[in-house]
Amino acid sequence: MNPIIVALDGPAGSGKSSVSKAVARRLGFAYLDTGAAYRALAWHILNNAIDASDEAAVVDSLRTFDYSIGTDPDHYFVRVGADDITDAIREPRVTAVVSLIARVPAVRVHLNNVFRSLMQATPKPGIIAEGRDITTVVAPDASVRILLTASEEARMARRSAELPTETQANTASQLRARDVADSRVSDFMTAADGVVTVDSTLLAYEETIDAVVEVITSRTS
Ligand SMILES: Nc1ncnc2c1ncn2[C@@H]1O[C@H](COP(=O)(O)OP(=O)(O)OP(=O)(O)O)[C@@H](O)[C@H]1O
Ligand SMILES: Nc1ccn([C@@H]2O[C@H](COP(=O)(O)O)[C@@H](O)[C@H]2O)c(=O)n1
Repeated sequence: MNPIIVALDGPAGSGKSSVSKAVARRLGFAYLDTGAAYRALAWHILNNAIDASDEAAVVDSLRTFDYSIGTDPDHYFVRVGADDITDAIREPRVTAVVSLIARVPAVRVHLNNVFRSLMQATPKPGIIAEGRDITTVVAPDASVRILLTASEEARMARRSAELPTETQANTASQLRARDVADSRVSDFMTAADGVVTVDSTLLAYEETIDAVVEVITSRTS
């Protein structure tokens, strides 16, 4: 049987990864972090001293990009070849260049095919895939499509709490700059037709999980 596909998009720091992972655990679903693939490619490019602003070189780097990801929410990992880069892809040097490579159309086409294969291959009854263009480009026919939002202020406060060694101003300007760059490629600030918005600005973390689970169960049972 085809798995239930749940597509979830949103801006940086809206809670996409943490909420999707927790929702997948609750429902016995798989979890696909699509941003991890863009981050892994950015890591691969840095690791091979390729200029991230050189589009042709970035596209060429896909030939040697041996990517794998764990979609079990309890066994999450990100690898390129034999290198486990689960933590390395969160480093600021990777975050700083990821939007540059994510704007390259051939990269998006390549990774979207990877995402669709991973979604179809899940051994679980469903998979929740999160990113920026899952509801609109990667899986516009998903059974459930959700836009997870939060005010810029709330997102910045949450991200700052995760990065206590960075100044709040730095964290805020990086988050804002990434949203500006990414929104030139995909519209993840407004819900497309048929996409349900969950605004977590005034919700506690567990309440956000409950709200997303409720949207999914009400549309799939
Ligand atoms: N009500 C809430 N809803 C969602 N996340 C919350 C909430 N309150 C706090 N958080 C925290 O916000 C932080 C940001 O979440 P997360 O990293 O999942 O966001 P993201 O959208 O995947 O970000 P990015 O796109 O930058 O990777 C996490 O530490 C999460 O626990
Ligand atoms: N569907 C997606 C997912 C991600 N990106 C790009 O990857 C970056 C990292 O994503 P995170 O979710 O881990 O923050 C993001 O800033 C985008 O540049 C994308 O383009 N499409």
